[in-house]
Amino acid sequence: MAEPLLELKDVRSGYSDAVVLDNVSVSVGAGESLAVLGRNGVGKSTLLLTIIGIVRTMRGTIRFKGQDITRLSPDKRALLGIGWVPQEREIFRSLTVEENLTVASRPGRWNLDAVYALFPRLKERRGNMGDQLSGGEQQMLAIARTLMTNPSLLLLDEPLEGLAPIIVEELTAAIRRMAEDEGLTLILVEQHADVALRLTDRAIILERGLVAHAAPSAELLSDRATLDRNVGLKLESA
Ligand SMILES: Nc1ncnc2c1ncn2[C@@H]1O[C@H](COP(=O)(O)OP(=O)(O)OP(=O)(O)O)[C@@H](O)[C@H]1O
Repeated sequence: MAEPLLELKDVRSGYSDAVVLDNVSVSVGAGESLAVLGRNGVGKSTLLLTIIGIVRTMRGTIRFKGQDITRLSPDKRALLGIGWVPQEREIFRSLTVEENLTVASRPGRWNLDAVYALFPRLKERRGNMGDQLSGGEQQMLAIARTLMTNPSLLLLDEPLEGLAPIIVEELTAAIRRMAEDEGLTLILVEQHADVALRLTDRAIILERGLVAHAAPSAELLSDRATLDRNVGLKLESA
């Protein structure tokens, strides 16, 4: 079997002396999408921060494209093809939309035309400054800017959080196009379990720093007992 694109083996990570994740083993194959679910504060963002290298791995290994990246800096991991869209979005507020998109772009499938086709709203706002955008537009810009670096793996941290329903729909459609039509490999951290499970191939549920459950997303979507046990997962009515 081909080696997965990303593989975490028995990873322990956290902040200073506080261990947040322990014994976490996860792999993601090229073209796969993985949802990371779990209650508030369980370590979902920490998992993404560990993969991009901002949070230190204390034990275990992380391999990406066959290479051990456990000790590589976040910059080096980004250059290897890991794209991270932080929960805080962190767009450049004093640059225009188009400047935000081109400032760190790298050649590949995702160029201005391609991201504007995915997010037509950004094309309309191409001359607007970052601080003139709504929260939803900022989220689109944060995703589009990372796509412009042409990553092999995209890490999305709660991209739908706090957004109006109409924007959630637009973003959900865009994420679906990235995953299903473009075959982009992605890891989606999301509080809205139903939405995340409909967008992805596989899912893990984190609990007390461990992977408590792993299943195909379609299977977990109909497994209300397991989802209900994870109190705090946001569920629409079944
Ligand atoms: N910079 C930090 N320093 C110390 N502890 C932190 C830091 N960031 C997060 N933590 C702690 O790590 C644990 C996991 O946090 P994390 O943000 O990864 O959880 P989460 O599952 O993403 O939660 P949420 O859904 O609320 O974003 C929490 O107990 C949190 O308080």
